[in-house]
Amino acid sequence: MDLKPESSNGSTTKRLDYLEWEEYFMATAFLAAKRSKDPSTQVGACIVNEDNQIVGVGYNGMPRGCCDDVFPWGKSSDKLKSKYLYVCHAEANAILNKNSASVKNCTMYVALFPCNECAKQIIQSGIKKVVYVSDKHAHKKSTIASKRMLTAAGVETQQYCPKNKKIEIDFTELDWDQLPSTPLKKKKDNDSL
Ligand SMILES: O=c1ccn([C@H]2C[C@H](O)[C@@H](COP(=O)(O)O)O2)c(=O)[nH]1
Ligand SMILES: [Zn+2]
Repeated sequence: MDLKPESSNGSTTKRLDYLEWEEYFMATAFLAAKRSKDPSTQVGACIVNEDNQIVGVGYNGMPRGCCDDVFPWGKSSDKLKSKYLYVCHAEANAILNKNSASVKNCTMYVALFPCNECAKQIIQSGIKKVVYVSDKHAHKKSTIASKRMLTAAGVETQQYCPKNKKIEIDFTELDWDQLPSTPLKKKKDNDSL
């Protein structure tokens, strides 16, 4: 007996161009980074448990109550006028935003190799693996210290090379006719005139 229903495009076999877990989690981290207001470096982090469930997502941003139009985003020789003393790092936000009791034995997917401060929080929270893309601050003492601590604490680190150069979310696939009116829809309607 054939239990497989026909899909909307007529195919009875499963899609093969689905996102693999690692791509999905790293893409989630990169999507979170799109929320960052930092003009030079946008970082996103996504924490995943042993059942492949996302339990925390974060990006670099100002702390709650610290208006991101008021606090500085630049770099200045005056430390108080520079972003560094204020901004919450993506990894710390992902840990603080967790929706589970614990992140013990979880894996963190993150756009940039974590700094020493984030490494301490990763270790103390019980995260067991860090998967990262960019190591652009490898030469910095904060990254060297971070690597020392993560290694000493037995947290595995793995650099990730994305499988796809681009992951696109294509809203043109939507049935726009049955969606409520928005400026974008009006523009689309006009485009097709
Ligand atoms: O572990 C880290 C390290 C840095 N960040 C954030 C903090 C800042 O907003 C930027 C770094 O800015 P640069 O202009 O590249 O110095 O990245 C983070 O979220 N996590
Ligand atoms: Zn950090």
